[in-house]
Amino acid sequence: MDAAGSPAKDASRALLAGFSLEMTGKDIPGLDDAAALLPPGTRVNVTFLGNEDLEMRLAAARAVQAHGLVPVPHISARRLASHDALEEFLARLQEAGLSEHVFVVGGDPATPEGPYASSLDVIRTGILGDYGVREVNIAGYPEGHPDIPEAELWAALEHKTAALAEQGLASVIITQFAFDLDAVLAWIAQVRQRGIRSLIRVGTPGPAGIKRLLAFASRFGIGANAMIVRKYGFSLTNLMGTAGPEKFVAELGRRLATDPAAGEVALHFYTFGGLPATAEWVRSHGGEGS
Ligand SMILES: NC(=O)C1=CN([C@@H]2O[C@H](COP(=O)(O)OP(=O)(O)OC[C@H]3O[C@@H](n4cnc5c(N)ncnc54)[C@H](O)[C@@H]3O)[C@@H](O)[C@H]2O)C=CC1
Ligand SMILES: Nc1nc(=O)c2c([nH]1)NC[C@@H]1CN(c3ccc(C(=O)N[C@@H](CCC(=O)O)C(=O)O)cc3)CN21
Repeated sequence: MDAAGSPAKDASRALLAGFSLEMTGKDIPGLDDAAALLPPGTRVNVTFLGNEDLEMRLAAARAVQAHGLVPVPHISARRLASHDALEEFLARLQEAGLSEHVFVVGGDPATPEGPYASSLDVIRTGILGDYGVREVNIAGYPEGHPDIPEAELWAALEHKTAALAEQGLASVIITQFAFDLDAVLAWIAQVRQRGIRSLIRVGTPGPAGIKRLLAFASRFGIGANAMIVRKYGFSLTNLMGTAGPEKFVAELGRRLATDPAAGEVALHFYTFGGLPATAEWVRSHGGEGS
């Protein structure tokens, strides 16, 4: 590990300022345990999984707010059964003061459950601002997506950022997690070349069991070959171990420090190993929250 005050540690520290992280609707106990470790105002995304319902999602967002943190509720376009379901969720968020920031994503179902096939469809309803939304977070894919062609992903990113700007809404890009830093940096460069200047939050797994990380990587179509994961800091022959993002974050910080064209970049932690473990990891590596 790098000594305190070393260039690597300083680069991690700079990158960790303004980090955000993610919880599932079920993870209120984990949030309660982690909250004291998180800087006030830290953004906490609340997932929109198929095995959660409206009340669970709202309860989690309220719990985030009650801890002095900022909820970023997810809205999954393909999981919305109707236009009413979208309006009901937004209205419930707004009445509880939880609607300022949202993450709008397409959703994993191969067939939409209602009228929205993509996050752009939800954005194009034009109603987000009516419910107090000020900032819309959208997804980015440094390694592509297993079911969506590359050109379609780029077109979607451009159309979404343009539509949000037209509506006077801020946009932030949160990337799918990745172990391959070169892919992440090359993708950031492409985003900027396309003239998109939004803050990019690089999706980063919190410390977690290697088996668990690999299972999630395989489920979401994320590259994890032997060379990439060795560089990241774990070995495929020791699946019982735990892997943290220390090398990934330090190296990303170092490379961004000499790359002004990358623009504004922060980190977003996927807490596969639990919210408290991620909060402790960030704290011990110098994070200051968003
Ligand atoms: N990055 C993340 O943290 C998360 C990603 N996802 C998944 O990533 C995928 C894309 O979401 P966005 O980036 O918001 O794309 P998007 O909603 O902007 O859509 C981009 C293009 O891909 C198509 N598309 C969307 N979802 C699809 C799917 N499941 N299968 C096939 N085509 C699809 C759309 O029709 C559109 O043409 C979805 O499957 C989404 O559920 C889901 C939850 C979290
Ligand atoms: N394409 C795609 N779909 C997603 O749903 C998704 C991504 N990508 N990228 C990463 C984030 C993180 N995601 C998740 C999803 C589930 C849990 C989770 O803890 N789920 C279970 C436990 C299941 C298990 O242990 O395998 C749960 O209790 O719901 C965590 C993060 C969802 N996300």
